[in-house]
Amino acid sequence: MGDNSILEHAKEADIAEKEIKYLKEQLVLLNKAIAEKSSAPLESPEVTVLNTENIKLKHRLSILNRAIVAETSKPSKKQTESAGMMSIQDNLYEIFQQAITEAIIDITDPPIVITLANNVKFGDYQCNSAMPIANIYKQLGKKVAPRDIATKIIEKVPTNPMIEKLEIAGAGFINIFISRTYGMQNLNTIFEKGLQPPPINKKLRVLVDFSSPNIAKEMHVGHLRSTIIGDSISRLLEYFGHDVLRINHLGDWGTQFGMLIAHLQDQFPNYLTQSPPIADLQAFYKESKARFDSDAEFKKRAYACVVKLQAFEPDYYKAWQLICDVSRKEFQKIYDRMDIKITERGESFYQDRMDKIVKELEDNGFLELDEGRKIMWVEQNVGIPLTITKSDGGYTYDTSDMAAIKQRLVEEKCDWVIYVTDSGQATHFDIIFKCAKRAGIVDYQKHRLDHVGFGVVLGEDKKKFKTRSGDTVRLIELLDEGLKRALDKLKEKERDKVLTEDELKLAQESIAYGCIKYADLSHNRNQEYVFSFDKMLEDKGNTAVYLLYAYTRIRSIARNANYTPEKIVNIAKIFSVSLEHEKEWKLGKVLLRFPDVLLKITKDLCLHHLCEYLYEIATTFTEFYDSCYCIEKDSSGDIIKVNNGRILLAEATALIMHKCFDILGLKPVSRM
Ligand SMILES: NC(=[NH2+])NCCC[C@H](N)C(=O)O
Repeated sequence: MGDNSILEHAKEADIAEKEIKYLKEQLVLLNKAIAEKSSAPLESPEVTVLNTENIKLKHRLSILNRAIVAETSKPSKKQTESAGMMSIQDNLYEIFQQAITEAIIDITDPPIVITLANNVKFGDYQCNSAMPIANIYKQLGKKVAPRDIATKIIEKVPTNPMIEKLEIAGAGFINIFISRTYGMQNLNTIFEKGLQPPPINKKLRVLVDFSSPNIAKEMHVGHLRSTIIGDSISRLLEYFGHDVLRINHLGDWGTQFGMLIAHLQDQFPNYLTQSPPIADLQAFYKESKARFDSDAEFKKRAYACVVKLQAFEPDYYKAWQLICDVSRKEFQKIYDRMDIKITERGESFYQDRMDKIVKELEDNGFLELDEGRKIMWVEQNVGIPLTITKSDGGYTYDTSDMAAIKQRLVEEKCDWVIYVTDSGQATHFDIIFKCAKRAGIVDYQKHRLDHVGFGVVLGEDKKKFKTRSGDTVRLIELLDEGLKRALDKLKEKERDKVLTEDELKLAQESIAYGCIKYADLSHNRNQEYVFSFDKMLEDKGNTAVYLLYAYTRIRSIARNANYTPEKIVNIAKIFSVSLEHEKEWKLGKVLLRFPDVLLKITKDLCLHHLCEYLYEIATTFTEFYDSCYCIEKDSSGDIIKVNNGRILLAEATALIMHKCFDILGLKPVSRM
């Protein structure tokens, strides 16, 4: 179906609508006539006929309208053609939506419930709409058995290559069995077209605001979480083909720069000609803060410095740049090590935009004076207002976020903005989004805004993550420890005796950074999580180490059969993925869920679904591999037979796992 059918549906809908309008007018006229002739019966046969006709047409119209929505939200034909694996859940949803709308004509918008079956006995997927529909009937005073509803629905499901058979079970569940032939064709597309993402309706411009540490203060584990989660969300959306802007909203502007600059002038008087050798910016920050808190004269000077900086006076601007550079280099070390790409666009970027937004909000009457401050309410005296300017006229975190949201949606024309920070900032973003809506900056018809929050990182003692001496853990030191522990682990397994030096180094980095990222991503981000190297380096359970090993093992199967990547490509032209054996089919069905898992994550932006999926792939693969030979050898160890269909199934597994690792920012190695 393409544009033509949309046009046809639209035309039909148009006609139906006109007819309804005509009939309604007729009804009004008739009713009037009836009212006038009070002797006439309340509803003439003519009215009854028209009424029934009207109900039918209304129903027809709702079906047509739905068909239009389905057509327009479907990816265009071109996109579908280029696509690889199809989303089973989405397809089932569409098929059943159509069937249910046709079967249940007296309820508008009947519920469409498609879930994954949790037991093979009940098929692969289930349609559980019959029970809630029966409930709706009950509320309307009609008693209909769910099983009868299920039967009616099934009658309307057309034959479809994806569906092997349908069964009604229990109270009225519809068990859906997926066809193996369909599964095979779907998995084979991986070899024909590469592993493609599910098609998108429209390429979106998405801005992901993540990492965002503050200059001169330490980048802490909270920022590390934001960095890991934000990078992974960006990778996912990039894979889908969206246009992703990865933005580092550095805290590089604000009153703290006054004291830093004043302190710099004292410590390094010739900073303008000689780059100041600040080795430890955090210590420098602490010193200046101590002076600021104890020395009134210094404090006054610090304030004067802020004013000059915000007026972009060259010497002050230069001092600010020097200070930022020191932090920037530190942050970059972390990003490089963890392979994070991000564009710096700190709070300072919005300075003149802040002037503008304050004026705009003021002119439109959104601001209110409150003890010298200018505040903005979402709703008068409800909740907390934003502080748009302080009593000294200075700007705040709220001001920069209002300027930033406008820049992003209006200037940058983003369709979707995602903010990744700790959950403690949820209220801040809630108010920013609502005030932006109030100010007409956000239009939810075209914009999507998400605050992706996350819980705090705890130490193994379940207290806030700190060093033994109670200091904040330095991220570079944390990464170093990860490297050391990863190497210990490899040596413990005597891998240093088998791998070349280069291979060992690659494996070490893959494990170290992989386990730190994976431990974070595999936990539901909304909850706090305990940082433990011991746990993350375990080689059992849902850990990076287990999965990276599982992956290399799968990769080694084709290698052991002496199949080169080129040979696999050629094999795939002749053979299909094998899905005969019960365990092959079980694995196949897990692999087929790949598009659905990704689509789900684009909705709730929770990456632990992907980690759970990876783990399920790895364990299901083990089940398959334990009962199905891929290569048969004779007693002397010579290969006598290679099962090509199974090699392809293993290869498809490896390709999907690799893509999951990519999205999570992990770098699997072929040997470790
Ligand atoms: N647009 C934003 N407010 N982004 C998040 C900034 C995070 C802030 N710098 C912090 O360390 O908490």
